Amino acid sequence: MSTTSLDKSKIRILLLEGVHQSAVDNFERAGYSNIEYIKTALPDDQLKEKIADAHFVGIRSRTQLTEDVFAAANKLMAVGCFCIGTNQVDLTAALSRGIPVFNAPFSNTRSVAELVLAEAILLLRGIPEKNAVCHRGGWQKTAANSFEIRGKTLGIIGYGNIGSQLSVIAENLGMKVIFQDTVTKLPLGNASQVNSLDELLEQADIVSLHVPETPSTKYMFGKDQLAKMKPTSILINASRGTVVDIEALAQTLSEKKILGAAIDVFPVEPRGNDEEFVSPLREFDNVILTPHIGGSTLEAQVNIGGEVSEKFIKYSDNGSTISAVNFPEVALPVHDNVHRILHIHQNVPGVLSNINNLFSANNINICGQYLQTNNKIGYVVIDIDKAHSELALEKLREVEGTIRCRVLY
Ligand SMILES: NC(=O)c1ccc[n+]([C@@H]2O[C@H](COP(=O)([O-])OP(=O)(O)OC[C@H]3O[C@@H](n4cnc5c(N)ncnc54)[C@H](O)[C@@H]3O)[C@@H](O)[C@H]2O)c1
Ligand SMILES: O=C(O)[C@H](O)COP(=O)(O)O
Repeated sequence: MSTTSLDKSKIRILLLEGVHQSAVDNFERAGYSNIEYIKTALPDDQLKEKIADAHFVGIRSRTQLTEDVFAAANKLMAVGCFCIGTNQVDLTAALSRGIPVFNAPFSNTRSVAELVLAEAILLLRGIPEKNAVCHRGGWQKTAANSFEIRGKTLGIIGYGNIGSQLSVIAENLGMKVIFQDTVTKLPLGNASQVNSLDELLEQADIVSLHVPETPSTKYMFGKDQLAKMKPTSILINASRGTVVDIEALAQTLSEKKILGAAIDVFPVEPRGNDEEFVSPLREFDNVILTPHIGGSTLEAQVNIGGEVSEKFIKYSDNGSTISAVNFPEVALPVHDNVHRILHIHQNVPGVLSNINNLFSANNINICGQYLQTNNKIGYVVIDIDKAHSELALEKLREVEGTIRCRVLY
């Protein structure tokens, strides 16, 4: 194995929440052996203790990486969300410390779309209640409130990667698709965008939420929206637990104002499989409750493990930040025969000219330079002759505005 700037066995990788083994395999193949693998999320105090000497942390949707946690993460170089959502990470806190955050924006979208369709079919047939009745020894053979999904209207809220994929599959099953999104989106197939949420709720037989957790989506679906749904309609939420007001949904269900619901995500979720799941929805047979498994298929998890570990390996070995969600994106060529310096700095006037002046004053020739900035930070990557990297690193660390700086070879 070739010599590298930081011995790979010293790069500590902390993987939480049982990310797929494909990630571990990938890291090991790339020469990273210092891996701690934990199956659950950790309580805050243990998380801070573990993250204190980690260079990379891999999480899923349950682990909250707050400002406080980042403050304890002295050595952290990058974060990998082995999922789509990144709302559990304080992206600004990460950015201000020069820490890129990666995720897997596509790998589990199909799994979510399939689950939602399956739930729609089961709920429109009243299967969850009929199943519960049979399990208790009853027999409820009736066609009352039992419908085909063919010809029904699916109302999708949030027409992104999941919403649009769901739209295509639903049309193939003979459904009519309408959607609402804050952004004007190109409808796929025969789907059409409506102008408001109210318009969607008036028409939809199935309402399915596919928005990210943001300030604008927090509790966006409450008493008022539930009241506007058709009495024969159902609600599906496989987005984030804070999007739907669960108490209001429980009230609506107890008043039998909608036919049923399928909920995969909750405002508070157990940390692991040993903790009790507590929810006012447990009492309703016409609600499908699933333990946040929308993206939990083997196919999706294998792909996510590979995708996110690959992004970290590229960043660690080569400096590339392509597809980081909070960080200037730089795609870099291989750096054979040169040493590569990564310099992350506050985006204030003068940093770049200070860097270039410094190189010129010290007679250090630049073989390649790549720069990308956002409104907060700048990321400059400089390839230089091997003989000069130690001096360059020392000088660059003194440049005002430097957040972090390291060399790769
Ligand atoms: N249950 C699970 O296991 C699971 C799996 C994957 C993703 N998710 C969740 O699903 C979310 C959506 O995933 P995606 O890949 O489709 O994301 P995406 O970013 O591709 O799409 C989100 C869409 O929502 C729209 N949007 C944002 N705010 C809105 C608002 N207030 N009203 C209407 N539309 C709004 C956006 O414009 C975008 O089109 C993720 O952020 C994640 O939280 C859950
Ligand atoms: O954001 C996501 O991709 C989903 O919520 C899945 O999260 P998970 O990895 O915790 O199952």
